Amino acid sequence: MLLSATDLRRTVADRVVWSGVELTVNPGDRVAVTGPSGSGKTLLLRTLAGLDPLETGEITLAGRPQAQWAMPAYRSQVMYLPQRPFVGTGTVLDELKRPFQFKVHAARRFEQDAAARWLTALHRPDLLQLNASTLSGGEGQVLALVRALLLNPALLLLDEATASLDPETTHAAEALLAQWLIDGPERAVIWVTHDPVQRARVATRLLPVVPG
Ligand SMILES: Nc1ncnc2c1ncn2[C@@H]1O[C@H](COP(=O)(O)OP(=O)(O)OP(=O)(O)O)[C@@H](O)[C@H]1O
Repeated sequence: MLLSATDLRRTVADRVVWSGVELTVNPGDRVAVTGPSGSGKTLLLRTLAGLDPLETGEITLAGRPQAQWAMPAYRSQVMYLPQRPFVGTGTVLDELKRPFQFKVHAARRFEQDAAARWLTALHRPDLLQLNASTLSGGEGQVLALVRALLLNPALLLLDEATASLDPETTHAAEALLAQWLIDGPERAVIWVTHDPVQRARVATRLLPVVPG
């Protein structure tokens, strides 16, 4: 088992957004979190990623409770991709390299060939030399996806991470992620998408978020 979550609850301003959430993620899993707007899908992904505190229950990664992990190391394994990612102000190449300067990624090595290959797979080999601060929303999502893949997490949490992409690039991103899972059978992906057709394409299992 890659990750397990038991009896999670989240409150916001004394309102219980969700409770009793249970989840098991095994290597190779492709899970889609479903629920209407405001039901707490983003809050759930943020909790799984260790970006928001655990109110109740337990999350374990590779058999170790979240509390026993150094959080930077945990978050490098369970990586959250928001809909509007931080892109930075350097060139796209600079921004793809930047996380490798952090101590938590010291054992990882920036692979420019992989970056170029994945940008080409996403139809944007030209992106490397552009300035990240001027990227469109979709281009920013391309940067964020490639940056995340380069860091090689075990579990990728995609929060509407293709919502700003055109249909062709969306399909290319789905294919890239499918191949990424094949290349690393120990990996898994959790998607939040409002598009039921995309959900059917990318997920093998649903996790409904039920309000309250
Ligand atoms: N920092 C915050 N402070 C107060 N309320 C918040 C905060 N973050 C989220 N909420 C509230 O928690 C609820 C769940 O938000 P969340 O963003 O997780 O929903 P969602 O299911 O991802 O929605 P959508 O599908 O629209 O993206 C919403 O009612 C939202 O207003």
